[in-house]
Amino acid sequence: MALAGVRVIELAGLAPAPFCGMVLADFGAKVIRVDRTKVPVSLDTLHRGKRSVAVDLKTAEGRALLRRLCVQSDVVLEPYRKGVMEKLGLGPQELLTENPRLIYARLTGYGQNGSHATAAGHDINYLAMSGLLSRLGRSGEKPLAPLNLLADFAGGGLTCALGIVLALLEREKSGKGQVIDASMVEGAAYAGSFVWKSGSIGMWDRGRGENLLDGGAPFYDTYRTQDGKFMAVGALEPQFYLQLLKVLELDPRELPPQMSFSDWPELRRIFSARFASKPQAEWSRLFQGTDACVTPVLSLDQVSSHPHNRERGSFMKDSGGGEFPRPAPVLSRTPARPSPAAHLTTGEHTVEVLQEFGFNSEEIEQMLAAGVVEASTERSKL
Ligand SMILES: C[C@H](CCC[C@H](C)C(=O)SCCNC(=O)CCNC(=O)[C@H](O)C(C)(C)COP(=O)(O)OP(=O)(O)OC[C@H]1O[C@@H](n2cnc3c(N)ncnc32)[C@H](O)[C@@H]1OP(=O)(O)O)[C@H]1CC[C@H]2[C@@H]3[C@H](O)C[C@@H]4C[C@H](O)CC[C@]4(C)[C@H]3C[C@H](O)[C@]12C
Repeated sequence: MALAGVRVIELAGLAPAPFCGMVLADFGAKVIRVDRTKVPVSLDTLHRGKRSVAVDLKTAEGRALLRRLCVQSDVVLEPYRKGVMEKLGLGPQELLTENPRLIYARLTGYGQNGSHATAAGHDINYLAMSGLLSRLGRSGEKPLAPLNLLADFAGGGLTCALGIVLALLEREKSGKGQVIDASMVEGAAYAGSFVWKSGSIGMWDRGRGENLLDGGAPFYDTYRTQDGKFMAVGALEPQFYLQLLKVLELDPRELPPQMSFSDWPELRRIFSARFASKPQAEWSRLFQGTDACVTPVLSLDQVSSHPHNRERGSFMKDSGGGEFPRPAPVLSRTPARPSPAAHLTTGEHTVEVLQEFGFNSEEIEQMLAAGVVEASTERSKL
């Protein structure tokens, strides 16, 4: 796999950093998640392909242990607010001195400087600070965050993974590591560059929810079907729009022009009435094979059985039968091979990993006895 041989030390975080670590693991990196001790159950649902060691970083021995892991690794990924690692004596200054090849990824909400740098926050806060949240939501309603996808994952974990891969590639030439300052505010805004760049062609001149791509246009929206499900319509171009009208059995000569903003509410009423006349499966059959840009809004338990997704194998199952999206993109020669493991217990690999990183049995025993590290019983045998 593309990242085979890359060693990553992931300090346990909430969602963005775990997702970043999972992406790296899916594509072959060896990711070790450093969990807190005395926390028997981790809420990290994005643990696929990782191993867990439980270390108390509030002890000098625990911090020394982490330094020893980082000296022998390529990447350290930390999910804490600004200054936490420096307080532990584990900041870039220390770790890059001990390992100049280390890629030190810092995934935060606001970045390593600025008035908010030390403030707590979550996806919705970062999305709000990026400006994008102001453009999300129906006309006349308050801004609505699209789950915690845009800041936590698109602008956070995935953007940080890109930064790590870029730094790994650059290190091939320079032989040097560097610090990655991954701010979710900036990552989300960057992912939304189109909003800034397309403003110049009037894409966002109208209020929230009243533009072409934000729910304003009746030919770019969702519609309830007779059985209470929904269809997604994306018939933007005139030639696709005509195919939409054809399947809906509407005569364009009897309708207002597609781009007549003032007639969009009327067009929406007409489309709504049509879509409400048949069940989703019937509309899916009617639109299949056309270029009307109309698709069923699939639920999470429908996606893997949809013929297209099934043919591609877009969704997989882990050893516990849990379904998950296949890692993307698919590399032709070195595709991701996600681990099938369904569970990861805190400290499950503590002994195994410490042995791998050169700790002898006496050192491990002493740290276990002192509570510097913890090993879950399932897997830890000296
Ligand atoms: C699943 C939910 C999360 C969904 C995603 C959510 C929407 C997000 O947006 S996550 C993104 C959060 N932001 C960031 O990641 C940006 C960077 N990080 C931060 O800004 C901060 O870390 C923080 C704000 C996220 C948290 O701040 P906090 O003060 O807690 O921590 P830090 O300042 O970073 O300092 C860390 C301290 O920890 C010490 N540390 C670290 N490692 C170790 C170690 N190995 N040993 C010892 N000590 C260690 C470190 O030294 C620092 O110490 P100091 O402070 O002394 O310096 C979930 C979101 C909320 C969850 C629910 C909630 O928690 C309540 C319940 C709790 C219960 O236990 C389980 C059920 C809950 C309902 C729980 C359920 C889910 O988990 C959530 C809903």
